[in-house]
Amino acid sequence: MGSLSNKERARRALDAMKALGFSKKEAAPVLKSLLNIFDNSWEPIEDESYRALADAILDTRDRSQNNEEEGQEHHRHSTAAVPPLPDEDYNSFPTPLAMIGSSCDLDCETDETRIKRPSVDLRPPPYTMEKQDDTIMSISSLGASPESNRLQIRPSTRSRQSMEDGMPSSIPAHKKARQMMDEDFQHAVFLKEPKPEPDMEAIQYNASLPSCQNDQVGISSHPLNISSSSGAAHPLALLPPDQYTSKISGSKGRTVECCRTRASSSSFEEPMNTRMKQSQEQGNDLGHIAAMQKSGTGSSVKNTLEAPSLLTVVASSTTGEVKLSIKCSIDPSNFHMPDLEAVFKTVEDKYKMGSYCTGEDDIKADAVDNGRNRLTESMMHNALFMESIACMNSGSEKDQPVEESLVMEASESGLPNTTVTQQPHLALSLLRPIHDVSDISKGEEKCGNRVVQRGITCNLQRPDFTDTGSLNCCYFLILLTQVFFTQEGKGWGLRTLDELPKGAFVCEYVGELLTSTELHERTLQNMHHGRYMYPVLLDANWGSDAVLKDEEALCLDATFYGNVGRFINHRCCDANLVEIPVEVETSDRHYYHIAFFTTKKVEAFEELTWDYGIDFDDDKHPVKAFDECLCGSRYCRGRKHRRKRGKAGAK
Ligand SMILES: C[S@@+](CC[C@H](N)C(=O)[O-])C[C@H]1O[C@@H](n2cnc3c(N)ncnc32)[C@H](O)[C@@H]1O
Repeated sequence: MGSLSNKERARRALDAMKALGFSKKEAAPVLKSLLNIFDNSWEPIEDESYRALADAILDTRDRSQNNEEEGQEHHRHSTAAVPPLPDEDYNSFPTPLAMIGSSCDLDCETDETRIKRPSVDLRPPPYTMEKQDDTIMSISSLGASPESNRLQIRPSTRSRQSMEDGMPSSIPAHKKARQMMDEDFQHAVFLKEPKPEPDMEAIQYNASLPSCQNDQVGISSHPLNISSSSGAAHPLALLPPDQYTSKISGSKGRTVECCRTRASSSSFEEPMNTRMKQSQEQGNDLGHIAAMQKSGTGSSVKNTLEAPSLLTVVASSTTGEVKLSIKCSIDPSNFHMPDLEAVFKTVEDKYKMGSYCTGEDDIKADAVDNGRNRLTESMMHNALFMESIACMNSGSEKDQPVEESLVMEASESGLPNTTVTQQPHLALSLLRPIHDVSDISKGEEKCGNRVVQRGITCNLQRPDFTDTGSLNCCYFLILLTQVFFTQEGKGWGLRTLDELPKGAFVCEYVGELLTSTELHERTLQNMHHGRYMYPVLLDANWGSDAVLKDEEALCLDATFYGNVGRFINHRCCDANLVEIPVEVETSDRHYYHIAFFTTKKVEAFEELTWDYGIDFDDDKHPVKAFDECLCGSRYCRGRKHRRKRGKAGAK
């Protein structure tokens, strides 16, 4: 952004404000005022997607409204120091600039413009799966920190540009800027996310104390056990593929597909470090795995190898990631990957994490109690996301391209078997039977009779080859999230236990893949049973030139099958998560996964939120996921009094 002209920067700032519902007429004088305050420095204004500017506009608006209410004379668009700019007068921004050819086509809107979900700026741009090096394909990113070891998504050039524009990195002047703004706008209150401490109402994923579980989780009192006012389904989000679709495919025909979430249950009552340290002291963690392999359990590879020496290094980071580095000093040409099930079993046995969850029980619900009890049980099991990384080389040279791949096989029962296949590339994928034409997931996932979209939790990392040609395969245990009961009346919510960097992959929205027709039928049934629904429309009926038929348009419904994604509450405009559509199994643009990434650094215990995209003012579709928004955002579109005021003002 540094190289852009002031005019261009002004245009972008006003565009961003427009997307938030602020007219140019309203935003321009405030922008100019801020520039004065910041000595013509743009960074504090551009920081956090123009947060300071949006705050200042709201402050100005509030002051105007207060003045109005007090019957005082006021000038609607004025800030104390700066008169409104004439339309299109970008040249009045400081420092003369070279004119850029493009014209600004901002509409002049009225003051009554309500804050609406940004139609463009806060939506994710298309992402492209890029090959980062010879051995690793990375799944995308909102600028994931390199050290995070989480999915790395690299936006395309255009996307990157737009992300950078929207989310510039913070600068030292920031604090000063805020202070100055505080002085200038006397009652400016800059939003700070609530940072609740862990509480007893939280569903402890690491609920290792069985006796506490039932007491702790008052599932039966879940507000959503009671039918919502309408009882009807309202989609949480609509994701048009044209705006969002990202392509995850590598060069040279490589494929990167999803690796199922491994959810482990219960106990982590001891601090991870202690436990891991103990395990180190106890010695070889993989003896069990090796034994399993010798007996042929799990792996479909013949010529199963005896591992002559294994070294396991366990380390945990302050962010809760635990890395098990398994060094196998063996002849690499003979080595095959350990069976993942066996690894999980070993970790489970070692660390007493209880039984596995299969893909089917990410979260299951039954029809009797709206799934709450089983949900609780299942959530306990979802405490720990185990993300697997498996890489293998067949040669002895460092950084030699990976020539074998780990393939996880999803059987009909949902239980994975791990196989090692001979493929000239790295791939993490799910093997599937050839699908039939009526299978809307194109043969991707099956769970009983239903199609369930499973989570991406591939966590790819450069394989660590040692000089001796031995192999490191790494399994990451990542403690991420906690379901807790919100104080604001939103029901259950999801929060992170650890600080998360900007751009971190959090989880996917997992649910059953339904057509719009099926969703409609289900909605009617659920209305009858007073059951709350959790549908997300992928591309239902819009977003493409050709209007999809209801029997083609797809939705994800997490009512009966889902993961923690279903507990993520809505926040207007400045949510800390963004949903990124990700093509995983297929390039079919109607069928993609939705992955959540952080849009900014998220503090430990901060609630994770995303903007469902609800238009609270859309009276044509009166059925909404909820009527009054309790998100607490300054930019809230759904607070009742704000909407009433907006409507009154418009009359
Ligand atoms: C996907 S669910 C989120 C989890 C939900 N809180 C629960 O307890 O299961 C969506 C529902 O959460 C509640 N909710 C989410 N965000 C909200 C908000 N900002 N204000 C009020 N209610 C909200 C509404 O009841 C909504 O229908």
